[in-house]
Amino acid sequence: MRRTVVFLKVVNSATRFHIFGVFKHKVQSDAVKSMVKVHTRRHHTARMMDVKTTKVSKARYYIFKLFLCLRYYLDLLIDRLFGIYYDSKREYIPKVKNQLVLESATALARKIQRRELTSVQVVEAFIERIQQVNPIINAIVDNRFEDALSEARQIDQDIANGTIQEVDFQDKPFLGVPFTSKESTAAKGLSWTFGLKKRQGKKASFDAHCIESMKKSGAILLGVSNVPQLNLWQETSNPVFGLTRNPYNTTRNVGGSSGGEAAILAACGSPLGVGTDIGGSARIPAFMCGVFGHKISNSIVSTKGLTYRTGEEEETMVCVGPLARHVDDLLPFIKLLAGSNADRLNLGLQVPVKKLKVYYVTNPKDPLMSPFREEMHSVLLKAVRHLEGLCLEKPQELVFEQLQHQYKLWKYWMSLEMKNFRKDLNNREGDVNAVWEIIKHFLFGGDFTTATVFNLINGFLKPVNSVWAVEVTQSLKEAFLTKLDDNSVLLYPSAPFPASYHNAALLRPYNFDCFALWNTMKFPVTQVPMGLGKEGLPLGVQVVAAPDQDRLCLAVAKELEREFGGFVPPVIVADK
Ligand SMILES: CCCCCCCC/C=C\CCCCCCCC(N)=O
Repeated sequence: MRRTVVFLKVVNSATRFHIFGVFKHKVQSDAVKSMVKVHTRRHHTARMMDVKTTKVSKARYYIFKLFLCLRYYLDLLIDRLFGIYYDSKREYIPKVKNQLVLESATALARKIQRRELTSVQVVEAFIERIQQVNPIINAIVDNRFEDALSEARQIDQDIANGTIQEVDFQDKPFLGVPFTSKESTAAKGLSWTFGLKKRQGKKASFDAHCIESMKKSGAILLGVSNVPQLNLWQETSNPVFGLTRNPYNTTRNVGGSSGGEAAILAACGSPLGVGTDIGGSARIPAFMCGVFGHKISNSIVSTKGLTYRTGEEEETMVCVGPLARHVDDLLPFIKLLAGSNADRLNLGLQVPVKKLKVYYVTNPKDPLMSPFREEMHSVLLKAVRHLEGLCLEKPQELVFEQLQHQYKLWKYWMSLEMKNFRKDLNNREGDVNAVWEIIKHFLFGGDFTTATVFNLINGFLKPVNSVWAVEVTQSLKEAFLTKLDDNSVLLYPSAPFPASYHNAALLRPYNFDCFALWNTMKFPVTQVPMGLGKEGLPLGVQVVAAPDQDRLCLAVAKELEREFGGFVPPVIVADK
């Protein structure tokens, strides 16, 4: 048959590292060549590189196809069953009354500067919107509305009497504009529990570095938003504050861990959200709630005050992840958060999108993930086709064998970050007893969510071989970096399907793998909303660039926003 299927086995004798895969013949030869090249160049000790290609039987190929097909129908069945429970519980958020809350933060700042609006008017509009939607979506869990209003009054007064002048707006792009942040990020005087019962009632006594930067620039903090326990899940729910609901459909997941942020932005209760991202935490919720989310290049913004982090930790995958409804807000937002490190990002350089080289991956062929649904696949191709029409060079598809290991690679690097996990769950007052907590959870419930218990169970599963993980991470990074430079981007899928019903992620825990990969690689990424799918839920793609080339992600995000409409306010049917 023309589309010959081959079974590929690459054995690196030094590490006994085996990769198996099923490919179409055309793809296979390139994949083998690139892997062998990378490995022989990097690891001189691995002199014996044995590459075999063997024809697999048709039976093997069809068994693999059958497996994918069964998973596809299993996913549909899960959705059908969850739907029976949740569909009747759907609620609707009210219509936007004050159109001001739909504007970008940049536009609002400009209007405040030109005295077309006062900061008080803007802050009041967002407070009113939060009060309308929060009882339904449960996104904001603690607020400082009174303080926010008095800060706004002060700014208005300073503008009126000339204490704040035009020049001040140059360095302070969001002067007088409100923003929100995650509850797990320290904001002085506001709740700081990370969803842990043990910390219930605890308030932060200082501002995280990123909050300090925002406040210094004259942006006004309205409140903090809900997170999963210790930020470690792809849905936002915890026993302290409960479950956050998606404004597009309240029976659906908002993602995690910056789920409260994405939800309140999508519901138009805040123009800017300070998220964080260690495995997709800014981008998963941005995708599910149809807003922009950006994972900044690593070690640009201090991690001080993000959960227990002091900012002194060496080597971490955690990044601050700004969220916004309009791309134009992201660049000044990143610049502001980056502070003196902003120079590294060359954000001022113009990016002629036409001249960019575009790469794309249609399917990482990760066996742990659900099969991609048609609408997700076609939205990626729509973006590719659009750039094909615009750019001088034709976009090129990439196939890297190592992508099937997205989760394992992330799990390895994550295990280095989670060394204190049991202590962290106990507010760093000694370890929790993992076995007892797991038993207790399933017998009588307890202080932890099922997601947290899954993370505890995960700790007992076989660890990932470190030599293997370091080697494959390195080879994959190099493979990407042979393509990505200061003039190229990669379009990458976000997830197999849009936001699922609440709790369904427990049955499909690895569907966040396409986000986590970029934490492992430490590349910057923008999650771009691409309209609504057939169930009225946001679709999207990720735009990836080489380290410190964040501006390329933003330029392509801007182009996609222009062409496909970007953020679409939730379909408001409250008055139906
Ligand atoms: C029956 C128990 C099976 C346990 C399987 C557990 C699988 C856990 C997989 C992924 C867990 C973490 C997901 C975290 C997403 C976090 C996003 C972020 N904070 O950036």
